[in-house]
Amino acid sequence: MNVTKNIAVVGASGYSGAELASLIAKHPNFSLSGCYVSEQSLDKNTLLSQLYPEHGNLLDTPLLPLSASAFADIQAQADYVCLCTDHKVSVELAPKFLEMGKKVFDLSGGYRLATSQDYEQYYGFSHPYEQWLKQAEYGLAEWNAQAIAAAQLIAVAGCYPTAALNALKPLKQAGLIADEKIIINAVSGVTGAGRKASINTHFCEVSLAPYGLFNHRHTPEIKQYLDHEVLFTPHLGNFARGILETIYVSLKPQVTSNQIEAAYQVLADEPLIRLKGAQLPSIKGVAGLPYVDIGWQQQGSQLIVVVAIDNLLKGAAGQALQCMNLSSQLQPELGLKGAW
Ligand SMILES: NC(=O)C1=CN([C@@H]2O[C@H](COP(=O)(O)OP(=O)(O)OC[C@H]3O[C@@H](n4cnc5c(N)ncnc54)[C@H](OP(=O)(O)O)[C@@H]3O)[C@@H](O)[C@H]2O)C=CC1
Ligand SMILES: CC(=O)N[C@@H](CCC(=O)OP(=O)(O)O)C(=O)O
Repeated sequence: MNVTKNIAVVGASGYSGAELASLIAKHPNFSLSGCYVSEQSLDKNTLLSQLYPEHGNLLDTPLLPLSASAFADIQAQADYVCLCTDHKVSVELAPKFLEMGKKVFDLSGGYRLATSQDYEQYYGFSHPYEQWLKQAEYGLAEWNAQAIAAAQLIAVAGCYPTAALNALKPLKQAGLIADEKIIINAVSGVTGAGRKASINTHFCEVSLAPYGLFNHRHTPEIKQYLDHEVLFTPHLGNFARGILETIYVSLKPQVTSNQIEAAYQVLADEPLIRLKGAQLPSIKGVAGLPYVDIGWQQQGSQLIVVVAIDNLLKGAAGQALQCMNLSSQLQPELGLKGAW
């Protein structure tokens, strides 16, 4: 199909924004209408290729300040707007582009949870745009493709939830999980914390440590889209990119290995999911790649599932591109699989 979509990337100097800009620049049906940063940005008017020379000339495009004239340009030129910005910034920007009639793909958590109350509890602010919150569709590509294709606002799934939900939804859907809380221990590389300097995420300071015990904002996101209680503990590890989650699931009595294998078949034909069975995934197996790798081993009623993704690809830009493909009636993996 001969589709061409022009796409504005806001927050293009950040880790997920630059990754997304490079995917769009390489995509056969998409092109970059403009790359934007804040009006005060130290990087404004710099070429994106100067910040990310690894992409070579592909990103020889200036980082434009998001000024009034930039809004006018986006209104005139863009079909889709991708927000690769902090959730507070996205919450305010999304309605502006939605009111222009644009499709908005928000990579932040600003529109993922169901109610304003959830935002008060986990994000520390009351959500000002409940009407858009209600209309947002969750951008977990393998599980919500039809709704994503039809939606104007897509809340691209969070990085840790993307891994956890792909690992757990097959088991939940097959009715194999006992009532106990599922325990999710996750480790992320440092790019997960974004490009902005901070002592806690300074590469030389990071070793391996947990954070966000009991109250990380991905706890309600996983719970909401899995419909099961979880105890989620993220850790920051001393590597650049990738997420690995080790997930402890109590199974209902008498669940067999064949039932588990059969439950995962729901994902068997998905081009960006790799089912590994007893062979356990690793960061090395997914870093820089668009896949979700899922492996598992069982002992009686205890199942341990291990899942790995690249946080910037399947956990952010890759999945955003998948959602844009779905919106454009293109193959969901176009521009992702075989790009490496
Ligand atoms: N990193 C990851 O692995 C993942 C990130 N996400 C989410 O994606 C979003 C972006 O994350 P990440 O790429 O890590 O973030 P970064 O901190 O690396 O980048 C943020 C970008 O937003 C720009 N920006 C900040 N304020 C504004 C503004 N008011 N208007 C326009 N642009 C602005 C920044 O540029 P400047 O400040 O110079 O203007 C920068 O380009 C976040 O919501 C994050 O939670 C989701 C999944 C995974
Ligand atoms: C290592 C690290 O700090 N990770 C980030 C999560 C990544 C992210 O950007 O979160 P969203 O997917 O919700 O946007 C954090 O824990 O806040």
